[in-house]
Amino acid sequence: MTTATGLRIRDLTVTYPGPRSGGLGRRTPITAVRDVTLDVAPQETVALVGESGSGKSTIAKAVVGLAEPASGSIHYDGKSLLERRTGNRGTRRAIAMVFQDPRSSLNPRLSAEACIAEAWQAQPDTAPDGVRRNPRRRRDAVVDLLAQVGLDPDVAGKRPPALSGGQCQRVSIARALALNPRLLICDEAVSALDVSVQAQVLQLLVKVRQARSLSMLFITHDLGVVRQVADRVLVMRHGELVENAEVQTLFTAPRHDYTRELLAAAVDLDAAG
Ligand SMILES: Nc1ncnc2c1ncn2[C@@H]1O[C@H](COP(=O)(O)OP(=O)(O)OP(=O)(O)O)[C@@H](O)[C@H]1O
Repeated sequence: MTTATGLRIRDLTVTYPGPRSGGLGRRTPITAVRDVTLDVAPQETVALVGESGSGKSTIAKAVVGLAEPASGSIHYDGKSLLERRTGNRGTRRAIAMVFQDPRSSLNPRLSAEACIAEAWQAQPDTAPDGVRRNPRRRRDAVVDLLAQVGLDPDVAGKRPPALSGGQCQRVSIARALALNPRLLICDEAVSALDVSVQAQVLQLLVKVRQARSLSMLFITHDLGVVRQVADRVLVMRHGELVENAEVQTLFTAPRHDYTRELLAAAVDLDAAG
């Protein structure tokens, strides 16, 4: 039996090859993430914050298999996501990701319906009955997902270039939901959108999280967003986790100097806006 423990990352270190010194010289590896340990419990929303280059996206990429850890472990509900040969595909399916820029994560030549249905081709056992053979069922399943993200049925036939940024991001969210995930990783999922659209997409994410009892790892540099969505906040700096706090505590009694700097910078931005 599987125990629902959610995401558990232990001592994760990820390095990239880095640039060659002097053209053809040796590469100096970049340690993007160093000894990071974190949990996302079932139905919990955890925000991962920190300045650009602090390693937030690299953690997300390691979880979904887009970056290879140098050391450490990543488990979901007790099963390792790193041991490829031990049949972890079922576990990987529990996790879906929404990226920052929907225009580059959706194929501009495919209709929204085909973009969403791609998810079922990539992971056939997540597909509802019949959708891979029966176009009518496929359309119905897509329209149902579009409704869940607040889009009209006619969006199914449109290609991403004919949709607004907010609509594209909703299609990306529908594609993630098509996989029926337990954990949704949102990597700056609203930061490329206009401010008014950001709020709507954020509300949508909160709604689907509640409706589907999802847990979320919410990567953002925007502390205003953190306050609205997160239960707990992890602060990263130079590849390391420097603070792990309940959201209220982080805003009222930050412990690390760097967290205080981030909060002060956010207040300044608010004052400037
Ligand atoms: N594919 C890559 N090859 C080499 N270095 C990389 C690669 N991806 C990221 N890095 C480096 O790893 C470090 C962490 O990057 P990462 O994208 O994880 O940070 P981040 O906190 O998500 O930043 P941002 O908010 O700008 O996306 C940075 O120094 C970055 O330049």
